[in-house]
Amino acid sequence: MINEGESGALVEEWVELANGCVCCTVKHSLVQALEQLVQMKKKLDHILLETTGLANPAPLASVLWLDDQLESSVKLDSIVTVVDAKNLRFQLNRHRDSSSFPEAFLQIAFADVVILNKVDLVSQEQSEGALEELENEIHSINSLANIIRSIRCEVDLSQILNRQAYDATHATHLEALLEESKSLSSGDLHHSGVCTLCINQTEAVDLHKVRLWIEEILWDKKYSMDVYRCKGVLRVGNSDQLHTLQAVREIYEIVPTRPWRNEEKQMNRIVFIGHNLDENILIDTFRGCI
Ligand SMILES: Nc1nc2c(ncn2[C@@H]2O[C@H](COP(=O)(O)OP(=O)(O)OP(=O)(O)O)[C@@H](O)[C@H]2O)c(=O)[nH]1
Repeated sequence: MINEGESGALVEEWVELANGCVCCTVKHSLVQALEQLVQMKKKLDHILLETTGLANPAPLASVLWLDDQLESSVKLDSIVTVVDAKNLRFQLNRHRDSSSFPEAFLQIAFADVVILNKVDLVSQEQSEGALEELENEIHSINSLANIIRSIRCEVDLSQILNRQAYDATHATHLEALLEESKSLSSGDLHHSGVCTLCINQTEAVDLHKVRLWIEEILWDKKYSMDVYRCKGVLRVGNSDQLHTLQAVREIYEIVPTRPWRNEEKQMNRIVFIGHNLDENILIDTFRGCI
């Protein structure tokens, strides 16, 4: 958030909140506009913001993912990306070998839900296998995204509304990380460098050290990794609470969510989606948090 200072200079107002989140003390004008909209029309259930097809979702996500302490009447529920099943491969291949990172990769990387649209055009020409390959392609960039196939974007609204993808207290989507059977890493590194990585660690960690570790990665860019999204569960020493970790670009939060259940195997499991991610560095440096 940019404000005019005493001399007319532009001053950024950021504060670090107790939960580790770097947050703006003043709400972005977009948030204020949305809040006014909610006030004017009291019966709004959801607001769908459609960006241009060429938008990078990162700045919007950062602006709309608000700290609870700002007590806003709006909150970011999820990011939905529509991809054209007929053109996806062509678009991704076009940019794969270039040093530029097209919005197509970013929009998939930031998505909580990917609607794979125009599947009728693919299956008319090719086999079912082609759609599965496209889904694998999407998951190689973002293993956490839920993919829905569609024709003319006709989808069950419950699959895109009320996902609560940014709500730490609604930890179901984060708890799914604990399902060991679920493969979350893309394995082979994408040529574009945009991919998903998952690190696991069974020993309990020191919360203070985890904060320093994540801040070095997200804020100081110490290891030159570009993290777009990060989601995880943490096993924190001297605590019976499962902690959740979420990050969007530089903003992150770690919160105690609920007590560990008896049948659960307590562990740390963190998924990173980004560019230039180095699995060995992440694993090695995370060990320093024990
Ligand atoms: N066969 C088929 N055609 C579709 C489908 N979805 C959209 N179309 C058609 O594709 C054409 C282009 O629509 P879109 O690709 O949705 O374009 P758009 O998203 O509205 O365009 P922008 O918002 O400007 O990016 C239109 O004629 C649609 O009727 C689909 O699932 N199957």
